[in-house]
Amino acid sequence: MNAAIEVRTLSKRFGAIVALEDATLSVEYGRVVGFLGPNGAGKSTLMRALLGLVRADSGDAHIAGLPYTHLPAPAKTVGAVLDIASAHPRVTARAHLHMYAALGGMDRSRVDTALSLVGAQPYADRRVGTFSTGMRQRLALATAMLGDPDILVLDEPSNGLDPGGIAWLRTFLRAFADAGGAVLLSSHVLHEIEHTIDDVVLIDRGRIIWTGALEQLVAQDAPLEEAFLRLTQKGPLS
Ligand SMILES: Nc1ncnc2c1ncn2[C@@H]1O[C@H](COP(=O)(O)OP(=O)(O)OP(=O)(O)O)[C@@H](O)[C@H]1O
Repeated sequence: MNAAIEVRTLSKRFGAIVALEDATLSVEYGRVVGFLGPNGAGKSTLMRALLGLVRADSGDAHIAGLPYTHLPAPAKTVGAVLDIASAHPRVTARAHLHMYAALGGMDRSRVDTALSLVGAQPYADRRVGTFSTGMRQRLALATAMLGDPDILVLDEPSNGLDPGGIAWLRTFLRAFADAGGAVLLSSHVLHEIEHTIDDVVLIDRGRIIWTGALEQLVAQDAPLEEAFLRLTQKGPLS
């Protein structure tokens, strides 16, 4: 079977800025992969390229074996959280989800399922403009889950979550992966995701500098933060 996510030698420049240089990574089903790197390392650019929102200069980015734009049912294959500010402030969470379900050709019953999956029922009928950052994160995740996808691509999903929210996200992602799902999640806040991820892909200045199981990295360099700082300050490894 194909990997859930397969990125090969992906490169992208914005003018003189090299955002990605020959980036290669894969995410297998059943794994939660932490995509880690300092600010500006290229994490969002890679995720956006994976989801067909940025056109790479060269290389391939496949989800379930195909480029995103070729997927026959993208919302049923991959759920993404890239930007939590995308919901209109005057609509309720439920109305927002109904709109997305209609756009994606999904059954309306998925709205209640998605709300309960992320624990957002208590504020489902409030306007999104009144939401805290953590509530917005949960709504964004509910939107990603509407199509019941097997793959999640999450850019900084723990941003704005309180400790209870982070613990909840960890349990949610673990259950998702244990049921056979694949997760690529980015972060630069290491202690928030250290107990969530199985594998690590470390990116710095557009280049992937380390990939492997989390325990390999922390066994060599406990704790994760020390390994991250040492590897990213050293620059690309040969
Ligand atoms: N649309 C754009 N136009 C010009 N430069 C861009 C654009 N998008 C990203 N960049 C640049 O590409 C590089 C990688 O940015 P990217 O947002 O992918 O990093 P990141 O790892 O997600 O950072 P952060 O952790 O701060 O979110 C940065 O130097 C950024 O300024």
